[in-house]
Amino acid sequence: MAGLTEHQPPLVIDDAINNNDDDDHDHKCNNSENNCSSSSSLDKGVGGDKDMAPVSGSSIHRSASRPQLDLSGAAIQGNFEERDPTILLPNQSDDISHLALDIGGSLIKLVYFSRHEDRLINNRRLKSIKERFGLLTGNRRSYPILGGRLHFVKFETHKMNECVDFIHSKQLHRGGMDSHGWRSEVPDNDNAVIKATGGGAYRFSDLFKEKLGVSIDKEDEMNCLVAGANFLLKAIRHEAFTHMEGHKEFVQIDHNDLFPYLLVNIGSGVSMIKVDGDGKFQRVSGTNVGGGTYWGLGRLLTKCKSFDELLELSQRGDNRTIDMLVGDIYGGMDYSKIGLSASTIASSFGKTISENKELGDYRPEDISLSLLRMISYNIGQIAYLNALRFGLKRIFFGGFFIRGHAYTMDTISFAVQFWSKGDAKAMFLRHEGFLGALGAFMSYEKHGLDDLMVHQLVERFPMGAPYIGGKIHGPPLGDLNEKISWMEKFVQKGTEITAPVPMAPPGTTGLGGFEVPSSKGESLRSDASNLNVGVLHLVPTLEVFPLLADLKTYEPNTIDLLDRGELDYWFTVLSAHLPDLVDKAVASEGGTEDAKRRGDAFARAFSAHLARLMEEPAAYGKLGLANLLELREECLREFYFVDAYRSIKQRENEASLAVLPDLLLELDGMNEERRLLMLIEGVLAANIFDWGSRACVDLYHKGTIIEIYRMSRNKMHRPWRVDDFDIFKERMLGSGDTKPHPHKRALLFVDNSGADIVLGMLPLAREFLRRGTEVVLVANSLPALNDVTAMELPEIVAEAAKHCDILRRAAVAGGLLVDAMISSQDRSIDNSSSVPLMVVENGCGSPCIDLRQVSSELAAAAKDADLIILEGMGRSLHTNYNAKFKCDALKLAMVKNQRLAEKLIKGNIYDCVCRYEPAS
Ligand SMILES: CC(C)(COP(=O)(O)O)[C@@H](O)C(=O)NCCC(=O)O
Ligand SMILES: [Mn+2]
Repeated sequence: MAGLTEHQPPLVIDDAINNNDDDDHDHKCNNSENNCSSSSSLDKGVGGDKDMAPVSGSSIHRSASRPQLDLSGAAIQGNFEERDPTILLPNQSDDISHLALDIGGSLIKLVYFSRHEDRLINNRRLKSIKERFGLLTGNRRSYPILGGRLHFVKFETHKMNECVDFIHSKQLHRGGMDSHGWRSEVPDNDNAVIKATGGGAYRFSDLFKEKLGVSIDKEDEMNCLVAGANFLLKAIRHEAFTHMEGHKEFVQIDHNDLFPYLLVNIGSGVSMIKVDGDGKFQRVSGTNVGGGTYWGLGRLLTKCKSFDELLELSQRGDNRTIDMLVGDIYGGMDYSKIGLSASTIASSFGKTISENKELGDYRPEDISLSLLRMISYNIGQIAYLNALRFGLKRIFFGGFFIRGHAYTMDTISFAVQFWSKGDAKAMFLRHEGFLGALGAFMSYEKHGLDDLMVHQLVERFPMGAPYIGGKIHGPPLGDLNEKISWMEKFVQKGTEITAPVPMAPPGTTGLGGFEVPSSKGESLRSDASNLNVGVLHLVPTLEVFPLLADLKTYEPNTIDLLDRGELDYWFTVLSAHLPDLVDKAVASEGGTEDAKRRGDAFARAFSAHLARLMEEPAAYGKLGLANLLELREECLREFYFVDAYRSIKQRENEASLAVLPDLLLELDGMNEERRLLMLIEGVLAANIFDWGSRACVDLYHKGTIIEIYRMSRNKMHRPWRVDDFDIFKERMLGSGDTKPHPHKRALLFVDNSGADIVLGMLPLAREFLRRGTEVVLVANSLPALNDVTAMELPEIVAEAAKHCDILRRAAVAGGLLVDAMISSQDRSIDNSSSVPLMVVENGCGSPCIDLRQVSSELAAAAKDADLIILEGMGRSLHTNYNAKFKCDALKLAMVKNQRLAEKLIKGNIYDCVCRYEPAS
């Protein structure tokens, strides 16, 4: 780990934040992540009228409700008269953390929070949009609401020193609370306290005091488990999953219908807890036959040196040599009268009594498996009986015994299924190892997480995720250089991360209940099914898109990558695209040696993600194609590739703007009906400019942008493969003499730069404006492939407006021209509530869009919208193709992938989709 430097550079609190502030790093900075911040924001807790109060002084006590800012030495920079002046906080680190621990016998689990602002493009234009949509009423705060990240880290308990070093290197102990619940401000504050649970909280209390100068505040383990489980089940969408015959299925828990449930914590012993609400629970039962029993007996019987080794052994075991089966008693027959098949275990270890054998005559593998099944079935059975006792349908299992082990989960699931006759369900938790630590975190009097909603959390998987997995690991890598060297080291060692060779699909890892294994799961590494946990990004500005018809049934992904065939295919597509993407990314950063090194590391990191997901498709939670495409963009950003297609986008914008006047002239010469058709056709044709599609990129070698655009237009023959144009036309123009009322507000979710936006979507927007419909152009917050971003759009609109009065008037009224051309100080924009043309960011940086998590501006703009248009493959096919809306919806895309065309629309590559669905 790179160490901390003493001096923190000043932080600028301003709204002129670039649109890639996610990591808050300047890639030129090669120190630790704590000292290369580029921006920060004021905290909610010091907002309002007090914003500017403490501009001097060094020790200010503040509420502990949120991570706080060090305002010492704060000074206004620049013009005092300005409405939102820049404030410098010279002593503030942006990475203020809270830490909680669960110190168990074998593992130490850490949960810590680091403050990061969200990725809003918080510039003046967007603020004015917020004002218009009533988002800032009565609140003159000029900074984003608090955002942050929740990190999950594990260490082996016997490597406590590594853990302490980690805490020290990240200064996590400085972000804790003192005994009064205040955040400690002085580095070596004697009153500093860290919340911890688990036996080690007692054992290591002195060590923490001695090495870090902090006291351990011990929290009750059971309280912590329940608090952790409740938080996870409420705040994370696909936290719980079932596991049957090696197959994981994520379960969406209805947050309003979570309680009561049974929490079964399998540690050395087993506790069964009936949970009725937050802080409301009762230990209703337990058993002394638990993880300790398995490990203890296993160690005696097999001479294994560790729990993991014992589990690993079971993987290769065959319990028939040890267990007495029904068939052994009934001469190979079923005992069908009472529903027991010949392969059912009649008596665990029963066979060992009847044979003249010694311990050494049995294979340790068989012993381990037999023991594992005996204990797992027993726990599953007792859990079921307790669920039955209290009428509980859901049983969540957690604790160190499970460790994401496929056999264990399968046996428990089978037992619950067997005894309940399918009535009750065993579920497991992705973060099960962190329940206690999370609960300890929640026990800070004010931890700031309690009111978070599921849509405000985004889980991201940074570079190390595929390797660290659910396994124990050391300090996460902080700075870019460290990350790159780490990647390089792996390659030097010849570690198998460059070649993402998929392992055989898991298949059956369990044994069909009490029966003999049909497959022993040798293809599955013992920890392969152990799920990874990412970093939880807390983004309080995210909202659910309010026009979704039914949030409960909404599923953004059209393609489910838990389907093996789909995963294999998209894995190949994305792998094949990598070299070209790296070339573009490196070129976008000037092709320097540094850029090449980063490009190389990015390729390795992304390949490793792909390899991990091939090995275990559920490793990062529920996996759809949109998640993979977003992961790729995030991975690029992790290696500081801010905008890989920057110059391509610019070139295509310029070429398209040059032909725009001719297109507008041509359109203006047409009657309404013909013009509308031309406009829709134009959008579909121009959607061919997609640098994410292999086929399209090959096409671009065959002509200039304009030639390809013309060729695409000429091929636009109706009927399109999905063609609802006539219904849409009727809604727009009416039939006969009846003239329908125009839409009040249309949200246009735009896609690519160049022809797509300039010759496709802008002319369509102009048509709506002409008809008196307000237009909101919804664009990406962050770059993704060649998608146009909300930051780039005003300039493009301004250029287009030079050739068009309708666009110019609307853009002036919407403040867009001001943004693009005039200093923001001088502008005078119309403050009427109706604004004809607006640009809002969508809150994401991916070619797809998950409408459960959009920017607050978009959510606000949607409130008065009665039409949405989703354009492009990513937003209207890969995601949202099946989405239903409360308002009229038009989905427009050219399908630029043969397989997708066949699967989705039974058509061919370059077929088009014009799907219109009136409000449902
Ligand atoms: C990444 C994309 C969804 C972008 O498409 P768009 O939304 O720009 O129409 C699309 O290019 C895609 O699915 N590409 C991978 C498929 C392929 O290369 O064939
Ligand atoms: Mn796109």
